[in-house]
Amino acid sequence: MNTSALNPGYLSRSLGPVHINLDRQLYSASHVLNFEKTQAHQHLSTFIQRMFSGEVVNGTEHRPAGHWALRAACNMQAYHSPVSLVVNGRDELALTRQVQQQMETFVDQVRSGRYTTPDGERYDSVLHLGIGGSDLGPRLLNDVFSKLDLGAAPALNIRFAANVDFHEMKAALASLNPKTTLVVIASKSFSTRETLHNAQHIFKWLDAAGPAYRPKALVAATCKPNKAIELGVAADRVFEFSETVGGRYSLWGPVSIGVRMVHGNPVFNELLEGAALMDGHVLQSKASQCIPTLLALSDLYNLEHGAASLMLSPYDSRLSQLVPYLQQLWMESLGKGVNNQGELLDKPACPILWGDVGTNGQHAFFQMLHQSKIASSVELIAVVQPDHDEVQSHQVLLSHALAQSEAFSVGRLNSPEELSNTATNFKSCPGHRPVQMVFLDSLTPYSLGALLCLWEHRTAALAAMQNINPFDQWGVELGKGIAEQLEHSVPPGHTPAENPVTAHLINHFLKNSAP
Ligand SMILES: O=P(O)(O)OC[C@H]1O[C@H](O)[C@H](O)[C@@H](O)[C@@H]1O
Repeated sequence: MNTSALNPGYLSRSLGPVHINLDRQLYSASHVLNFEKTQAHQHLSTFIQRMFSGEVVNGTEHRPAGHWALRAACNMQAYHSPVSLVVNGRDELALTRQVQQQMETFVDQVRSGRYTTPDGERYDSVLHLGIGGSDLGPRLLNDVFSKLDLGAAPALNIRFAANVDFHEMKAALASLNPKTTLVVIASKSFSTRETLHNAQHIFKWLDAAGPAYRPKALVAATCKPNKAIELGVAADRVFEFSETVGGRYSLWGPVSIGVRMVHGNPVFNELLEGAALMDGHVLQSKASQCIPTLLALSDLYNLEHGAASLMLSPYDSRLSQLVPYLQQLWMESLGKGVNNQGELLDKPACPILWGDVGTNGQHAFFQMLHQSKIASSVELIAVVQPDHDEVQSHQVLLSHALAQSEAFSVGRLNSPEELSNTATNFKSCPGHRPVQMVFLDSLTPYSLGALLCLWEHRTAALAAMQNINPFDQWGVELGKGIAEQLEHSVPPGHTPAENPVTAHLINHFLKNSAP
């Protein structure tokens, strides 16, 4: 049992608006101190140095990981030490800074009404097309920013269409006017089937309003500028980012240009400042003081002691999209079967991340966490200062978060009389669930930036400690390849699918969808 129960706050750490408490983890305080002598620590500190020097840390794709440069471009001072990202002789940090300035200029033109529609009107909306890392980040940012008190109403509406399921597109288009909508096509590769298919649909939608609209409406965010230009996006509206930025680490840059248009450059740059604070902390801190490292150390300990699940519950409804966003970051990064040497892993490297906002989750799935045999760690996020004056509501909310933290840890021990009576065992809650709390002073673009960057470093740290690559996703490629072949098998007059079960399923679909 954690000895810090005798010394509350021993495993608390703070950085700017972020405060964590690990007193209710199941390891002893010496576990943290001894970590610096382990091989996992050696792997991690080498990884951090290599990543911020632009060395190859993504072995299977032979690349550095340069997502941090999207933050460094806004504030190099926060890093307190030299950082660099030169790839094939090109200074990607300088390129990032230059693209950021171009984006800011364009965003200001749109928001001020200087960049107009072919009819000389203001653009009033943005349609964002993109999926996975080119969707979840901007969607989360827009959702949170829209719920914050930022002092001004959003300048434009924004709608998102990720899925090739046309129901989503239909709903997005219902409130948009093709004459006054800017279309952002966000795709790192500019070859993702869903995004390109949706783009073709949108081209028809724009063209139906008249031939002048499409050329002015298109904006692209990508690592493949030539592909965007070939598709008809004007070169000065293609915002490029580095190949070294993984899709799920890309929300800091051009893929969020639509969010910049809606909420403005200053709000977005505050997010980057909060993230840069966390980057600087990771570069400068010893493991025992470093917030993302300590959280990853808990994750590793819990994983090694049988907790294959991590339930995350933010006690703030403005963070309702946090879990879907983090699921991609976490599970695409850590859901791996081999280490950096290609050797098969003998245990899972990734706890399943899931959850929902509190207190809602308490009335849905917390029961399983309290009493079932399924081992899970629990993380609760609470925001100290709300953006409303209903003090009592906030106190009730926070007391629920604190109560759950205590209940998961302490449980409910049956009295001796109850223990001797199986008829009352249903009340027993064993406790001893590893539970940790994360507090934000208040929810702002700055604190959100620090929180999301914390999660990126925590994810990469857990990967480094286990010697796996958090920047590739070869499993995803398998499904994409099969889907490409099956597109020829689904239409009538199809080439039959080779796999007998797939062929059977296609027949069912064809029989039942025939007019
Ligand atoms: O940005 P794109 O190249 O269109 O990729 C979109 C998504 O595609 C795949 O699903 C990858 O697994 C994701 O990591 C990526 O974010």
